[in-house]
Amino acid sequence: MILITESKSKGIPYSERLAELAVDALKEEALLTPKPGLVDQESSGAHSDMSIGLMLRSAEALQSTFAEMAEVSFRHPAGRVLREKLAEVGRRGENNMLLATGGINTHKGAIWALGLLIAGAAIHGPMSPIQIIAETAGSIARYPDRFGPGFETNGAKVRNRYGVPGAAGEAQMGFPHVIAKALPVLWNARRDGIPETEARLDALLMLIANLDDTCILHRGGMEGLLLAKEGALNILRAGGSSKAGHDSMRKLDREFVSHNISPGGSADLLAAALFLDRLHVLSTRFK
Ligand SMILES: CC(C)(COP(=O)(O)OP(=O)(O)OC[C@H]1O[C@@H](n2cnc3c(N)ncnc32)[C@H](O[C@H]2O[C@H](COP(=O)(O)OP(=O)(O)OP(=O)(O)O)[C@@H](O)[C@H]2O)[C@@H]1O)[C@@H](O)C(=O)NCCC(=O)NCCS
Ligand SMILES: Nc1ncnc2[nH]cnc12
Repeated sequence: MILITESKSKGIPYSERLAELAVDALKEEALLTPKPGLVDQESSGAHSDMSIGLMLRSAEALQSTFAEMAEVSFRHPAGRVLREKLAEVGRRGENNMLLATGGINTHKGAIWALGLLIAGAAIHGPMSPIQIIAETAGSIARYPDRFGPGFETNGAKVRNRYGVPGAAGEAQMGFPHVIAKALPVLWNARRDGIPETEARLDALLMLIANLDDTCILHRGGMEGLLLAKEGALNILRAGGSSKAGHDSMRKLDREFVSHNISPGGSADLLAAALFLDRLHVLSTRFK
């Protein structure tokens, strides 16, 4: 068992620590306000069946799933067996989520992305560069899942219709939107003295402006996706959420809600970016 030395968590198994960081990332994403089309502390965005309380409960229900994902990754190399073991734990995690939320899909994409990144982090151990973690996560995602769902998911429907990579493709490519879009915006904003909330909102806008989010495509088609990308890009071009202000974010939220747009995939990838950011900060602090 690997133990980490950070004082707050002295003696906590690394699997539990990784799970805690992933749950924290999910909670921080949910609490970040104001987000367009998504559940936050002010509204439920384009989701009539969700609330901030539900999102936080869903995140907490995933602690044991994430810890188990890390545990199996200590025991298996990045390969087909691990891919299938993670999928098995992931499906049980999806059931835990649905039990905690009364059947509402709050975090399916996040279980997928964070699960793979936890696996990469567990395999490489503390202090590993996050780029290597994301690459290993991608290599695991590229193994086929023999026991995949026997039905056509929302993501599969729009992937087939629009030819976009979706959540699976994003992972298989090593999370390019997290590594090359969200994290650089987050880090540059911090370097420029932009407050943390706005730095994170800008990272989210960067994701929305670039990602082919199957959650948006399934709800609003290509028209909805283009509208979402343009809206996010306009705020970034105006200097980001700190310059354009929270009212411009709230205006975008109203526009998203009126078109039933929810950037759920971008929200998941923001949580993935926050998770990797924490690992990065911890690894540089102890070097
Ligand atoms: C491989 C899987 C990810 C399955 O993916 P698939 O492509 O088949 O699609 P979905 O089942 O639809 O789920 C994918 C979710 O991923 C998020 N997402 C969307 N686009 C992207 C993207 N480009 N990059 C990354 N992530 C993306 C998104 O999740 C968020 O939205 C969810 C709500 O979406 P939806 O269900 O469409 O909800 P509504 O619009 O509200 O639907 P209705 O109410 O109208 O029905 C929310 O949960 C966010 O998380 C996509 O939804 C993978 O899940 C899989 O194979 N799992 C099986 C087990 C496994 O391997 N587990 C993990 C092991 S590590
Ligand atoms: N904050 C959020 N609102 C709606 N769907 C989400 N999926 C992941 N995070 C979300």
